Amino acid sequence: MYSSLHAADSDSDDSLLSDVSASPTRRCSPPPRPAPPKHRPTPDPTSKPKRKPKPKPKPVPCSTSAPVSASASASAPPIRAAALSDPHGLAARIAPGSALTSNASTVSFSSFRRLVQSRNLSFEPAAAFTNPAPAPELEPEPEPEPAEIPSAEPSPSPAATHPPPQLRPKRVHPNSVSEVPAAAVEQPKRPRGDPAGNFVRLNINGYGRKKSFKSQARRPTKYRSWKRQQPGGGKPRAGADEEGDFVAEALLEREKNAAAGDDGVLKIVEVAREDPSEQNLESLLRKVFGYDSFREGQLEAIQNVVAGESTVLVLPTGAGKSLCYQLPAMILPGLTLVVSPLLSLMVDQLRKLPAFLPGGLLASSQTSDEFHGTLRLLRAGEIKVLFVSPERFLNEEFLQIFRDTLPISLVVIDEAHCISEWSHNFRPSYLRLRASLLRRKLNIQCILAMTATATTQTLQEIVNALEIPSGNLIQTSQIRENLKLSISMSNNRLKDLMLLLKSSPFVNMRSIIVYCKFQTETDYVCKHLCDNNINAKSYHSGLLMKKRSRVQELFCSNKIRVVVATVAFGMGLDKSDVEGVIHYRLPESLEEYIQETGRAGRDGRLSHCHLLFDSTTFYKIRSLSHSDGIDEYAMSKFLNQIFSSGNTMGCICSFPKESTSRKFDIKEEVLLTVLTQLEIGEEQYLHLLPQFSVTCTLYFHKTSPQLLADKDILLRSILNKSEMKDGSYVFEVPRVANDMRITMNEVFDRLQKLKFSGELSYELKDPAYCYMILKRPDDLNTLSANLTKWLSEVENSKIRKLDAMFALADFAVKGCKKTDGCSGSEHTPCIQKRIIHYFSKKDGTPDDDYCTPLRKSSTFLQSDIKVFLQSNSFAKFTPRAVARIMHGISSPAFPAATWAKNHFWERYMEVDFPVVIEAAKAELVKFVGKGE
Ligand SMILES: Nc1ncnc2c1ncn2[C@@H]1O[C@H](COP(=O)(O)OP(=O)(O)OP(=O)(O)O)[C@@H](O)[C@H]1O
Repeated sequence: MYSSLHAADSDSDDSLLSDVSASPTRRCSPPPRPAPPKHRPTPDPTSKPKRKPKPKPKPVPCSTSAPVSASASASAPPIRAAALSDPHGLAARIAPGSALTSNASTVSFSSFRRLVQSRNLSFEPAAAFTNPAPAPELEPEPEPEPAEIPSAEPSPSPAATHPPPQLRPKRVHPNSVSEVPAAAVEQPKRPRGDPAGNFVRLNINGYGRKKSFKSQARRPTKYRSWKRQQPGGGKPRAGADEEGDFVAEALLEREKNAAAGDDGVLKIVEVAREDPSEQNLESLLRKVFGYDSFREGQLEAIQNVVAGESTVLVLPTGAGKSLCYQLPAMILPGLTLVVSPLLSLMVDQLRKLPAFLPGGLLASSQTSDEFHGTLRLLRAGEIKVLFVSPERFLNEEFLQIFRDTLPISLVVIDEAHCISEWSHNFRPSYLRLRASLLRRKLNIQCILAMTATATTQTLQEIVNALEIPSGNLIQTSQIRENLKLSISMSNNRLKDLMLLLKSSPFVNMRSIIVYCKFQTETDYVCKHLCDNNINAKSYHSGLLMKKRSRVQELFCSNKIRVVVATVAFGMGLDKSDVEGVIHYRLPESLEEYIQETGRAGRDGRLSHCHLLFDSTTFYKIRSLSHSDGIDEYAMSKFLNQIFSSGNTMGCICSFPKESTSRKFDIKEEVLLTVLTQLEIGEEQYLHLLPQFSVTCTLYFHKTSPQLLADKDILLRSILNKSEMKDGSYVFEVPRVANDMRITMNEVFDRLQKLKFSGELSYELKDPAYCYMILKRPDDLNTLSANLTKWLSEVENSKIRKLDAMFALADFAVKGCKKTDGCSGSEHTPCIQKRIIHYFSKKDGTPDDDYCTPLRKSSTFLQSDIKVFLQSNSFAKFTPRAVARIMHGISSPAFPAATWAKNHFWERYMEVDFPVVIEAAKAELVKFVGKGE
């Protein structure tokens, strides 16, 4: 059965089949193993100086404008994020009633609140902690590959998703040796046919709300909102009990169960707060979460956090990091703010909050009503755990909420590796999350940074950025012992995938994820599987939200056997019984490999992960790793635009994302990275503002524009600054805001009011990056050289990560001597060894035995470039642009849509990118010299 697959594997013939079947089956627990030693590497805090909070220079009023305040926009219109990530700067708009917030957080927590209040702590009855509005279809936060939004359908019985603790089969943590002596106990079969699986659907319509109100009605009046006891505290929500559409009986049942345990929980929380000893915290764990004991690292992290000590927590995928903030959030008096990189992740975390812990979420693409609804809940103390994206920290309005009235006890940075530019998932907006900023803006004392995948270098940076004492690093092995890891070389991946799925052990699995690189590939592979009678669906960010959430839902309820997905599917996916993960393409880093294989076997049972390895995919991915690089020349021109003389200090400046990206041939995300670096680098040159669409077209419907302008000073300014186009007034919002010395939000608020009164309507276009210059660089050339160097180091780090992944796979299929327990295509021991080595290495340099497979020269390269330049003499190329085309990399100025048809597209993927750049440079010099 495996012959074809193994024919391609230079090492083996029937290996996978025999190896896998030789290993313990899923019916057996993973064998006990010695507990991985917890070690606390001591990052050297001196290696990078801590950044002190920089006093922000007061913006100097400019001729046409004043420093911009950050007032709230109360009535900005709902805008679809697809068109605009946060048009009104109200990026942090939560749907208190949206699909997001509603579901997961509709919980009964009144008693818990009572306890907190009885202790004079800050908490508030959960009166109607539900979301009033039906769920809108939400777009994700800005993210590379957004994942799913859960469906807006009624939730299944919570009993189905959360069995009472005593009925729950004992779980075996992959890294635990203290639990079941695995080999001795036969594992219970994974339950089939559970309609919900472990997928708890969100509460869209506020089921359970009535129950909450009943609870509140029962509550003695002395239990006041903690918020109401504070100056400026919010009012209790009125009429929220009318907001729900239906009450799901099953969820009422869940609430009843929760309510029944109220008093017990309250007492236990109280005791744990007084004395957070192991015993007391364990009681809380048993009572609220239904687990018998803490897993490795959890107790220590929780005790640290409860004691107010900032901590870095590195635990493997599925090890239970969320518990390390959930449990403290019950004990700590103030809010727990969780920063998460993906909307799907936030949604997932939100719905997993225990019944006693009310949660909320702030995401872009939510309407003003939703946003303010959540603010109301926050101010009323009805949210204890708030999930936000890092982009929120750009929003002054958001920061203001906490500054005066809402104490934050803990900030959790989930997927903290995103802070580091040396991480595989580096996100510019995470760069801003420095301890100095959090302290200065939010008065935060305690930070919990969590990740499953961080190299020593990445950890170092997290520790530095968040100023966490090096002694407060809690780290266990990043290896999951219950995963069998196999790799085979493949010359025909589709055929080999089919063979794999039709052979043991995959043939018997009912829950498998196949990871592809590209969306089209995902659809193609999925179709092929379906054509071959395999129940599969594809999942990628190109699909509509609704479709994606449906696929996840079906998968989680075991109605789909195989999901063929891009990287968009996975992070945060906590389906416990995924039995197999197949990589149809090489992961881009070992971190990605760990994250994706980490979706399997989260119930602790033996699971299988197979990688189909082929060098063509490697070349393609390696080429794509060069998409973000910038030449110093382009950087310099871009900086000139940012600091152009027309951009007055202290005024709102902006540039449209799309056209600027095309003009400099720099990707939008990279433009943002540069801006962020200008804000948080050694010198603070600018202050980044939320993104807006800056070009506004006005259509007047009733009164004449002039008459209206006579009565309205803002309209007068708008008319002064407008151009007439096709009978409509077109103006740049920042210009008007600067002229009026108000924020852009305030401009939109006013327009919105006029729109509601029927006077006008308006259209927005040109999504733009907005900023305010605080300081002009003394030497633009040096700054440009430094930024280019930094970006190139980031690019190189990415490439090293891919090379490390390639080296691992290449070693497994070609170099492994199979002396350490590897056999056939199963390479668990050697892969684990390499992973441990990789994560403990200091500088991320490749191993000594690694040698890049890319060619360093090519006979025809120079002449081909010459022909290419001659035949495309109409276009203006840079050496990088030529090299990108030769490598098949789409860029803003030379998109694949146009250039993929070119004869030379992808032709030199196997030649090292810098070599192609150098050749292009030499040819361009000759070409220009000839005056062609
Ligand atoms: N002490 C415990 N005992 C038993 N189960 C636990 C314990 N702590 C957490 N879990 C369960 O482990 C599962 C994984 O937890 P969680 O989602 O927090 O993992 P994670 O570390 O965040 O993983 P990832 O990095 O992959 O997102 C959850 O279903 C959770 O309920």
